[in-house]
Amino acid sequence: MSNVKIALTIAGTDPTGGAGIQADLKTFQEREVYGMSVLTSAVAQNTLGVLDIHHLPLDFINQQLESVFSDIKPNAIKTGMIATIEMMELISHYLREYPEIPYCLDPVMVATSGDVLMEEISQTIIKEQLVPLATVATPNLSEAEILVGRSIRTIEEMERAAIEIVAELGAKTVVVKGGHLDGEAIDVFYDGNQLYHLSSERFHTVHTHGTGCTFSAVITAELAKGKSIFEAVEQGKAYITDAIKYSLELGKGNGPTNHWGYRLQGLPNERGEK
Ligand SMILES: Nc1ncnc2c1ncn2[C@@H]1O[C@H](COP(=O)(O)OP(=O)(O)OP(=O)(O)O)[C@@H](O)[C@H]1O
Ligand SMILES: Cc1ncc(CO)c(N)n1
Repeated sequence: MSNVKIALTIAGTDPTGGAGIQADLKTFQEREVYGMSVLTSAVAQNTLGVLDIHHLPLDFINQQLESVFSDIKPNAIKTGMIATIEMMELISHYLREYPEIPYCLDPVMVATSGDVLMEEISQTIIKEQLVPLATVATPNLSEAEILVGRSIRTIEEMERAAIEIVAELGAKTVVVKGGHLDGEAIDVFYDGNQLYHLSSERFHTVHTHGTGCTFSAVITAELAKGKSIFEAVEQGKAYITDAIKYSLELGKGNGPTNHWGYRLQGLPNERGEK
């Protein structure tokens, strides 16, 4: 038996490679875990926005999940774009069957471009079906707002939302990401006991497509290696900071991050920042 650690992503696609399954697999590779993927929706999108979406038939998603679980059991699972209630029910069935596998829930609802990636009715179902199964949930500000049902504008409101997502909605831990606030990029982590701030300088760049996918993929990879949730989240923050700092300046809109950015530490980036 191989000793290699394995991560599974269940998500949608980005043909331009910055977000979704493509970002997850690149990140798994960089974190030196073996990456597997189950596709939920094929999305025609780029750095400017979403052109079209095709949901895969439910029984085909099931066949993909069967293919994976009947052969190679992952050490950690992440979910990204899950557009419909039926998909959520199917996937939660597998997650409940393997409660020992750490699960990172990235509750993807809207793309960086503002395009909607989840049916509105699914937003309530994700709360009931998936949040209670999450080892760590990673909502951004607007996803956290939908989960708790009120607006979040300050760090204190992020903290209150984090506590509620754990204490009332049933996630084991949560990171409420502050990528869309002003000032320092501060994420709030709540482990059920204590609140922590994960902070970094904010880079003034439009190239933030897929930051959330990449961040949660790192967390999943680290959980697959047996790291603690706190270590996994800290690593996620360090990795995404370098991925944004060394972003590749690709595309006509919000370009992708640099999945090997952490290897460039100490070098000036394309904007001449050290
Ligand atoms: N301009 C920035 N400079 C530094 N860190 C940032 C910046 N934008 C986002 N981040 C960090 O990136 C991570 C992802 O946060 P963000 O809120 O952007 O997620 P998201 O909205 O789910 O991403 P996306 O939908 O683009 O995939 C967080 O750790 C956040 O603090
Ligand atoms: C498939 C997919 N998942 C997640 C996001 C959010 O960045 C995106 N743009 N596309």
